[in-house]
Amino acid sequence: MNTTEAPLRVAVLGARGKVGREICKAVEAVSDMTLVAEIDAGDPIERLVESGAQAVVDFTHPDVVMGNLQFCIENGIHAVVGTTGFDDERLARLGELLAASPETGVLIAANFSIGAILMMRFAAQAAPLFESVEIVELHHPTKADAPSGTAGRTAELIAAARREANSPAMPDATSQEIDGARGADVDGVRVHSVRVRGLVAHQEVILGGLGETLTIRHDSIDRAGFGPGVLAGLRAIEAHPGLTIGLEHFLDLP
Ligand SMILES: NC(=O)C1=CN([C@@H]2O[C@H](COP(=O)(O)OP(=O)(O)OC[C@H]3O[C@@H](n4cnc5c(N)ncnc54)[C@H](OP(=O)(O)O)[C@@H]3O)[C@@H](O)[C@H]2O)C=CC1
Ligand SMILES: O=C(O)C1=N[C@H](C(=O)O)C[C@H](O)C1
Repeated sequence: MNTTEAPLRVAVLGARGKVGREICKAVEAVSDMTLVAEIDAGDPIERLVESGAQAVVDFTHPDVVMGNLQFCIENGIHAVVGTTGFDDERLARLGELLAASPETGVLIAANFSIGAILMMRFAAQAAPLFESVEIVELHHPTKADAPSGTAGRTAELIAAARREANSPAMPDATSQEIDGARGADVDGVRVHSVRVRGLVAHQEVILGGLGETLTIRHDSIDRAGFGPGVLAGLRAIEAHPGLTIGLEHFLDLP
């Protein structure tokens, strides 16, 4: 933690949203940061510049996040981004924008919870050791995207680990299927999305081999759980210009 320099000036985009509210509280609770702007839908984004924000946290919506980031990068404001919906095309566009503002840092993390980061890591470690791997993600029904960003990232990590290990194709004799019954195919990994009132954010990675299964499960039971990871991202972002994908790159994990 920085104890000698002035507090980092932080703005939150999506400040009145379910996660944004928690992030505002987390920033206000620490002494090495000052919350200088709380911006939500309908508020002018120019307030970021007027408030002197050095770093922005974005928990908004996949439809608006690219415009927000373009504004931040063009104004040299670092960004720590939890909003989902990033595909290769969007990441390439961010790379182009950052090339014109080389001192600016952008962190995109599908999940800021430490347990979810470990769940992804353990799943990737285990995936080459089992014949079958499928993902079930379960969320509240107000979620915009399916599958979740976390499930998409987990599938990519599993697929990469299995390619690296030359794992054979997973067994699946399905020859007759109602559309969607086997979930979405993300990089060769089946992902099933559940949307049920009362849930927050949950994911199971189910691995299976001869005579056994292993289930790795993570549960977010309160959105306050995303706060510590976002603070860690904010503390690291100034020292990491360019694009970083995944909070794990800023953490000291074993
Ligand atoms: N990476 C992570 O760890 C996590 C990521 N997420 C992701 O974060 C995003 C937000 O999730 P959640 O908080 O649940 O969603 P909410 O809908 O509760 O919050 C989003 C907020 O952003 C506002 N908003 C919309 N457009 C803009 C804009 N242009 N500028 C500023 N604010 C805007 C919305 O206003 P209005 O409702 O009026 O449109 C709303 O208040 C999603 O993509 C979700 O998947 C969620 C949890 C953890
Ligand atoms: O929308 C949510 O709620 C969440 N979104 C992120 C995702 O899509 O993975 C992170 C977490 O699952 C909560």
